Amino acid sequence: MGETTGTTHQIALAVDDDPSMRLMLRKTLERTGLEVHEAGNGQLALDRFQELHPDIVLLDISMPVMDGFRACTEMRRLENDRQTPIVMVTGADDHDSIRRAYEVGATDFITKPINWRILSHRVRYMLRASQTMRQLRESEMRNRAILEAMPDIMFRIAADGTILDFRPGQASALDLKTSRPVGRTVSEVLSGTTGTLMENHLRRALRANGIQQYDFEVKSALEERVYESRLVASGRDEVFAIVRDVTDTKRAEERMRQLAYFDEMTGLPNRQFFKEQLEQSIAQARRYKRQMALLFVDLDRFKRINDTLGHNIGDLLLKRVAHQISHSVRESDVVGRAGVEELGQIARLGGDEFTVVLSEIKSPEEAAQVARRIQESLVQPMKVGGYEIVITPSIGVAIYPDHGEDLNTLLKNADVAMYYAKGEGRNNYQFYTPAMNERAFDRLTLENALRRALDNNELFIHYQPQVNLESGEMVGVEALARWQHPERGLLSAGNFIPLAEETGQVILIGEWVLRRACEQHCEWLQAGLPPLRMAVNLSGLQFRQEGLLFLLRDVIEKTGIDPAYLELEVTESILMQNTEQARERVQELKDLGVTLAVDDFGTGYSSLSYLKNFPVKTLKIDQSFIRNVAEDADSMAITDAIIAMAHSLGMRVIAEGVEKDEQLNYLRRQNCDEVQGFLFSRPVAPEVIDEHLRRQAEGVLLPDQPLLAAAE
Ligand SMILES: Nc1nc2c(ncn2[C@@H]2O[C@@H]3COP(=O)(O)O[C@H]4[C@@H](O)[C@H](n5cnc6c(=O)[nH]c(N)nc65)O[C@@H]4COP(=O)(O)O[C@H]3[C@H]2O)c(=O)[nH]1
Repeated sequence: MGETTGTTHQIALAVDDDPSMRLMLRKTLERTGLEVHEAGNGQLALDRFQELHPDIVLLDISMPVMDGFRACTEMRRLENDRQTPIVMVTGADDHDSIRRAYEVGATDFITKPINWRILSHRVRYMLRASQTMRQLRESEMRNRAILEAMPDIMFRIAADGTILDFRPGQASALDLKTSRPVGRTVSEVLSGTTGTLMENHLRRALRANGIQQYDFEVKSALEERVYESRLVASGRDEVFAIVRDVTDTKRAEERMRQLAYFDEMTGLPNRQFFKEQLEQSIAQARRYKRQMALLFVDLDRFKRINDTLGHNIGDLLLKRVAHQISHSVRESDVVGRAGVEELGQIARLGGDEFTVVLSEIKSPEEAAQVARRIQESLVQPMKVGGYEIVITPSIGVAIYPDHGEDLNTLLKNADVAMYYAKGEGRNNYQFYTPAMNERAFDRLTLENALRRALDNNELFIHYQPQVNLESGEMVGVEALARWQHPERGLLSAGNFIPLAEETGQVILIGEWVLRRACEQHCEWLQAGLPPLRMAVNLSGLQFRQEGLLFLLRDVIEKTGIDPAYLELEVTESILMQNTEQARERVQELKDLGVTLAVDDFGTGYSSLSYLKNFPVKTLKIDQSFIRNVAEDADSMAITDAIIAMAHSLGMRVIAEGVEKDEQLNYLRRQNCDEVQGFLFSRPVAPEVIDEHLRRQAEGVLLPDQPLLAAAE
């Protein structure tokens, strides 16, 4: 087959029974650059036709064996739609032949006598036309194939909206009113707004010389699908429309946006989205010279709930909290505006941290109202996964522009205010003040210094005697951690243990205290002194720690302490969280041979009936009751009740914080077993205990020999 472009190597087949005619044809056509082959009759012409696939055939009509008409008919049958130009050579006024030539499929005719000068031009023109026709056919085939392969719905629409052509694609989903849309108008076929939209864009596509693109939704009883429609003018007064179902793409896009901008668990905007929203709010507030507020909400003791009740419960709780906060921010009556509207934008920054942006406030009091709203909404006990949980928020508030004019400053200061709120006893809100920054800085430097304290041997222990009221003898000591801070001097546990608990450093510190206290116990024994019960505080983190039993076994083995002399103090709130696990842990500790004391009793749940499920030996009444015990009737009643009930459960009772004789006398009357407090001794260095043990052996008792002089 010849080339489809250019005339080089194109093949012409000259068919005539007259050799001179063939020669003339050959000479003429070769001059136009064609490769010319000859045949002397119709049959030979057919053979050559099949073999050469010529680009043009010049075919004489009257020939022996097979005439030109037959040959043309056969060629058309054989060529398989190639539409090779076949030019019949007829007599000049032989009208019948000309008509028949067309009937049998000839492309054109030339008349004899042949005008040789124009023959080459006509042949070249015909070749060009045939080539163009072929390219057109091919491109049409390609287009048809493309259209076939496309899942889209296609319309060809006239300027008046009449559908000229239609390919259904996924039209069923498009909810057409008829299955035969051709001949009807767009608005007859497509439902309400969809039809109107298409008509509008149809007019625009005809006016403008470009693609008109728009999206629309189709809702059916079952689902909602999104379509993208493109319209382009395909003639002076018709338009071609491609309608594509883009529901899946849109959903994927939406999901990606959701993932990038929203917190999966609560569905609230995430940190990224929050920052963008806050930037916008700040820009608006700056432009319109408005005040705005940023509330930083952190849940108190959330980590503990997560650790004790598990992450599933923690997650559920966060969802509930997100819902509650959203609800309280959505309440319209907070600022006395009519109707329910969104007063603030809420986000979850991560963990248990939420933010609320109030982008337009008249005064900071509005922010305070929202903060109180949030507090109130959370204060109700929440039923989560079978548990009843009470969670309180600590909220820091920063106001634009007073507390910061850019995102980072506002965020940092709201965060600082939140920390301050936590420090103020949690469950409250605080507005930022510049003084808070100094405190936050202090906290940070303290945290860093504490990290180095153990390595630098800056920690040590003071021991506070526990005195038996009947014998008056010191029967035990409580080990209390102390820190000799390089710049701040001596810090007692209350100044750094809460921070160590927050940062987790309490694990290492607690381990060190435990080891050192047990060693101390044994050193006193080795010095020939009588055995003293050694009470060591255990923080919640330590109590729940996997490796606690391993650590205790190791300490008991390495120091050689008799575990019966080791008493671990845990607060009642630690025991009351996740009670089943706590009970198991207490039993494990008991099995090790150590005893357990409940510290700060009276400050939390104070459920003695609950406590009886725990094999606990000692109950320590919190200082706050002892402080007022001699004067205040309530404190007296509580103290009496605790002592009586503890005794009925076979527990020993130690009163903490005894500072005055009246307190001591009262406790004595109530048969309290032991006391601990400044009246007898402050926490002191081990040498002081040492000395007292020796004097005690000589019969000198506390507080007649108060160790206060040697105290911290
Ligand atoms: N006003 C007054 N206070 C008295 C009196 N007698 C004792 N105190 C103080 O009351 C606290 C008693 O310890 P706690 O209730 O176990 O409370 C302790 C304990 O829960 C914790 N803690 C101390 N050492 C450790 C430790 O090594 N590990 C852990 N996890 N916590 C510790 O830190 C808390 C505070 O310890 P400290 O600051 O040493 O404060 C000690 C002690 O100095 C008194 O008569 N009047």
